[in-house]
Amino acid sequence: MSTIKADICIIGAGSGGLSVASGAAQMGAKVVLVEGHKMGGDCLNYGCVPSKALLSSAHHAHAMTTGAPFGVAPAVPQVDYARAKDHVAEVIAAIEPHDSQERFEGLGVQVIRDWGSFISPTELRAGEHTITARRFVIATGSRPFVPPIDGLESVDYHTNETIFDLRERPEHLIVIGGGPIGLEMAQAHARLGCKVTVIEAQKALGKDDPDLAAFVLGKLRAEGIEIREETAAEKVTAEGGVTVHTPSGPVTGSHLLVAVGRQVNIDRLNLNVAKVDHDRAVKVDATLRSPSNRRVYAIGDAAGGLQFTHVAGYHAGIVIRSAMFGLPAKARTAHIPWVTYTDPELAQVGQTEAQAREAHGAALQVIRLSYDDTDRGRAIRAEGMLKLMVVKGRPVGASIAGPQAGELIAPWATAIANGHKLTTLANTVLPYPTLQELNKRAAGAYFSPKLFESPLVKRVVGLVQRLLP
Ligand SMILES: Cc1cc2nc3c(=O)[nH]c(=O)nc-3n(C[C@H](O)[C@H](O)[C@H](O)COP(=O)(O)OP(=O)(O)OC[C@H]3O[C@@H](n4cnc5c(N)ncnc54)[C@H](O)[C@@H]3O)c2cc1C
Ligand SMILES: NC(=O)c1ccc[n+]([C@@H]2O[C@H](COP(=O)([O-])OP(=O)(O)OC[C@H]3O[C@@H](n4cnc5c(N)ncnc54)[C@H](O)[C@@H]3O)[C@@H](O)[C@H]2O)c1
Repeated sequence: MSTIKADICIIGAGSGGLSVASGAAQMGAKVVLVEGHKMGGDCLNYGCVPSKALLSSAHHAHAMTTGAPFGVAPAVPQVDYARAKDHVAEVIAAIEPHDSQERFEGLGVQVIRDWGSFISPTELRAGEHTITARRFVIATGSRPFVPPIDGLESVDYHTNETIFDLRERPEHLIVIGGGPIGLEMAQAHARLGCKVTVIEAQKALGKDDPDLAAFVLGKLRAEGIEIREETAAEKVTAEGGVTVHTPSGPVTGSHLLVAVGRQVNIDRLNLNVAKVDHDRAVKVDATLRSPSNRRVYAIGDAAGGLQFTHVAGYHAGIVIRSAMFGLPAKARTAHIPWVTYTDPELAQVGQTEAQAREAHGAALQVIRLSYDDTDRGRAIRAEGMLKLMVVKGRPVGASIAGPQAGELIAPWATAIANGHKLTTLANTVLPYPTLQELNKRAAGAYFSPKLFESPLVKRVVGLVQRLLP
């Protein structure tokens, strides 16, 4: 049994924990990082990285079928599902060294590969070690929530923790849950040659703008994915492979993926002994500290808010400022973007139209544009749309559905995070022809009526023209 004294002890080596560890160690703090499973956490091993890698295989397969309008004869893709999974594994392996124990030890971090559990408000036990630290950071992430659906435990089902290891291509994949995990995996599998049925209890992509979500769902359905909404999975049986019973009738398939949300990893932590208040997640204030034990922070999925890798990274920055420099730093959510990487992609930052209407009433102006309002959009036959929510010359929200929506949302994320006015974008010169012109056009569309439909402007121009030599 060894006792370790540290400035900061981080529990969980995923997106959030690794960012705190590397920042704090490089600033000279004594850092202990405790990880019970794989370095890199969910994002690298079971989440963002494998899902985007599999989607890229699916993209290649799909592109072979869509060339006709461009004068390229469609071909039937010969998909090797196991090879696509090799691609996923290769991408993970390529990123792994960046998140590895060796790299973090090289940065001066003491890495302990065991599960951490508090034994007092100031001490954590991990294997043979007892760690006392000035500050603890709970960065333990989340795991798939498995709902209590009758019969589910009696069949083989997949979650995001097992689906990327599956080598045989499912003939018919049933997905329970029409959120980002369910729909990204549904489209990846459909494009790799599987029949896919999605069962969603409420509205699929229900956290996004309903108009844009409907557009994306329409595209997924047009590719042959059956998406049943407002019909919950009530019972699962092994009939004919796997059968999911819903109020809209049973669906029988060969494989089942459960993607109905996440459960925060706090059960092993012994939070009561640490006097850290919690419900389904660790309770934190805006500074990400536990009000009941000020020594303890929680970040990323464990903090119970938005569950994204970039949020975990953002939280890490707040903790570094607070724990390393003693500076006041508060986490906000209003400027956090997110993207669902289906094709078309669906991106959001700030308020949706409905949220902005409720918050700003008549002061809200909504600008709607279509991708084919840009020459590049026309050239690539892009279909998609942007909604920009503006109040008194400042963007308060942007929603984009279409190709590269995840890239196109970036200027709005910058503007909303920094309180920029629309003039910032309107004054920017963008290369022609790019899809980014969609954003600039949206800014232009806000100013056009003020410039081109204003009697005052017309009178001033008339006067100046008479006076000019
Ligand atoms: C399929 C899927 C796709 C996703 N795609 C995206 C995406 O495209 N973009 C995006 O932004 N987000 C995406 N996410 C969400 C993203 O993966 C998470 O929000 C992110 O990983 C959270 O980071 P974290 O640091 O909070 O936790 P994690 O990365 O999950 O890390 C937590 C770590 O803590 C360890 N741990 C847990 N308990 C203990 C303990 N008691 N002791 C020691 N170690 C412990 C775990 O083993 C794990 O390694 C996706 C998620 C999934 C499931
Ligand atoms: N691109 C990305 O950034 C990305 C991708 C994947 C996951 N994530 C993160 O992971 C989180 C979890 O994703 P998720 O898709 O599992 O969760 P989610 O909560 O976003 O969606 C789950 C869906 O399952 C439905 N559902 C629940 N019980 C059901 C039942 N019995 N039958 C049918 N449907 C049911 C819910 O109504 C909901 O729409 C996301 O919220 C996001 O934060 C992000």
